[in-house]
Amino acid sequence: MAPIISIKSLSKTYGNGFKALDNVSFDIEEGEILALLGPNGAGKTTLISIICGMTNPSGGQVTVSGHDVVRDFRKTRADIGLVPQELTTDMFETVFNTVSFSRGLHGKKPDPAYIEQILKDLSLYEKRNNALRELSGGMKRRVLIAKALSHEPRILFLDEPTAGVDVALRKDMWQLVERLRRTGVTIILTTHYIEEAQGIADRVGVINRGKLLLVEEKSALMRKLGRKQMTIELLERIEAIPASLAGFSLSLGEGGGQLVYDYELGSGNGQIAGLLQALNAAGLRFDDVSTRQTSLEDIFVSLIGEAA
Ligand SMILES: Nc1ncnc2c1ncn2[C@@H]1O[C@H](COP(=O)(O)OP(=O)(O)OP(=O)(O)O)[C@@H](O)[C@H]1O
Repeated sequence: MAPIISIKSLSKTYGNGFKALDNVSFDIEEGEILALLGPNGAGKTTLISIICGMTNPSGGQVTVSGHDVVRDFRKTRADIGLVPQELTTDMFETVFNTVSFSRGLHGKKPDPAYIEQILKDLSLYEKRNNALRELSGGMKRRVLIAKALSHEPRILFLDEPTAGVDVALRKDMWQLVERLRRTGVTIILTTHYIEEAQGIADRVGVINRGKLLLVEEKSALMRKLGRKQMTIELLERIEAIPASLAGFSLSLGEGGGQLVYDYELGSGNGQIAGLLQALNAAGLRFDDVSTRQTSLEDIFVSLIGEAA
């Protein structure tokens, strides 16, 4: 199937000469959830702005459903819902009218029943006749999402949707994303809460200093770069790792009170059983063993560190 979004050799140099994107290429498949990760200033918002037709690229091309985002702006924009980081709307307008108006802006016929359904989905229905200025910060965030969904887009961009919102709203947000995924909407999100991306994304893209470091299936990425670590609490401290254990990737921790064993995910029980036997044979006694798996966050931090 042709990708819903295709990004080819995309570059952006701002008027002041700053290169925010440098030769970025990748495709986004219909119906997937892609998490775009990157430190502050990496170029994520710039990339989203170009795809949404709000910023012109300096080089390269982006197509949405085969249409060029610059030449066929109206067509491509109609397919896209964008949830920006901040609300910039008339604060005296009501929730219902604001969301209905957004739908009209995209040239769609009014559909009050659809708008009511979105407001119900986002727990905003009770507030539909309130002016925006009467809403809490979290509710304003929900209005942003309702606006972005008002014209039934096939693609939804969520730029930092959960920054500064409470736990309940974050949960609601991810439930909504799940529901939208089931209806076939393609979702691209940026977030600094990497554990959330780990939970929800099908693929992960990492951007740093305008360059795409990788874009990969989350599970493949975890398999490839994810590692496990087993910590063995020794009953007696040791000064050095016995020579008989040289075949295992071990290091000493806690001043010789711990042995830390690094191993690859999926390397099986055989290795661990072997290590425990070797510990016995070496006369090392232990009273506890714990394991820890590298998270997407660990992988992200090491990728960004390497690229620095
Ligand atoms: N209009 C502009 N003119 C000049 N430089 C800009 C402009 N907009 C963004 N930049 C610069 O481009 C770089 C990328 O910014 P961008 O907003 O795309 O980053 P980001 O990855 O979305 O960051 P954050 O996570 O902080 O939102 C930054 O260094 C920023 O200062």
